[in-house]
Amino acid sequence: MRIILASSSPRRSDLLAQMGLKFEVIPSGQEEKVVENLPPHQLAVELALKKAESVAKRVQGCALIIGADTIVVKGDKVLGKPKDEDEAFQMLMELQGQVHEVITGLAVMEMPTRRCVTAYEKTLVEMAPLTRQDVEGYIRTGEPMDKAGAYGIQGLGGMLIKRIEGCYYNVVGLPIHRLWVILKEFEVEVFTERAV
Ligand SMILES: Cc1cn([C@H]2C[C@H](O)[C@@H](COP(=O)(O)OP(=O)(O)OP(=O)(O)O)O2)c(=O)[nH]c1=O
Repeated sequence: MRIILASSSPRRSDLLAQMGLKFEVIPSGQEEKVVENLPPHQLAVELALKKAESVAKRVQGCALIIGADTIVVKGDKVLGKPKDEDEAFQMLMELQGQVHEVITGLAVMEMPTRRCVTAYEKTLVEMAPLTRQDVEGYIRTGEPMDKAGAYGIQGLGGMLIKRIEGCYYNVVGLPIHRLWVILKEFEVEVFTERAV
C-alpha cells in the first residue's frame, strides 16, 4: 500500500522512517487555524484530519494518508508555532517552571474508500524554571521558531525539560506507538525485514 505523509515536518519524516516504512511526503499546505472553540484534543484531531483530507483530494488510486498536528496546552491556552521571536519569548516565559501538555492529533485516511481512523496522544512535560537570559539565548539559536510551544525537546530544548510523563515521540510530533496501532487496523506490516 502506498503511504503518504501529509506533513512538511522533517521530524515527522524521520519518525515515520524509524517505523521502517517506505513513504512519500506531500505537505498539506493546510493553514492551522483555530476556528472552533473545541477542546484541545479535538482541535488537534480536527487539524490532523484537515491535513489528511487536503492531500487526499490531490491523490489518485490507492493510498494511506497520514496527517498529524501537534499543539501545546497550558491551562486554557493552546500554543501553536510562534509567529515571531516576541511570541516565542511570551510562550517560553509562560511554560518555564510549569507543567504543560503536548497533544498530537493523528488522522489516517485510506483512499479511495475514504475510511478514516483518528486518535490523539497526550504527554505531560515539565519545563525547568528559566531566566529571561536563558529564554533570550535559546531564541537566538533559532530552534524555537517552527515548533509548537517554541521549543524542541529533541534538540537544544531538551536541556530545558526536567521530566515528561507519556510518549516522548508524541512531543517531537509523531506518536509512533499510537500510529502503529492505527496502521495495524489497515493491515500495514511494519516488521518486514531484518533491521539490524
Ligand atoms: C513541542 C515540540 C514540537 N515540535 C514540532 C513538531 C511539529 O513539526 C511542530 C508543530 O507544528 P505542526 O503544525 O503540528 O506541524 P508542522 O507545521 O511542522 O508541519 P505540517 O503542518 O506540514 O504537518 O512542532 C518539535 O519538533 N519538538 C517539540 O518538542
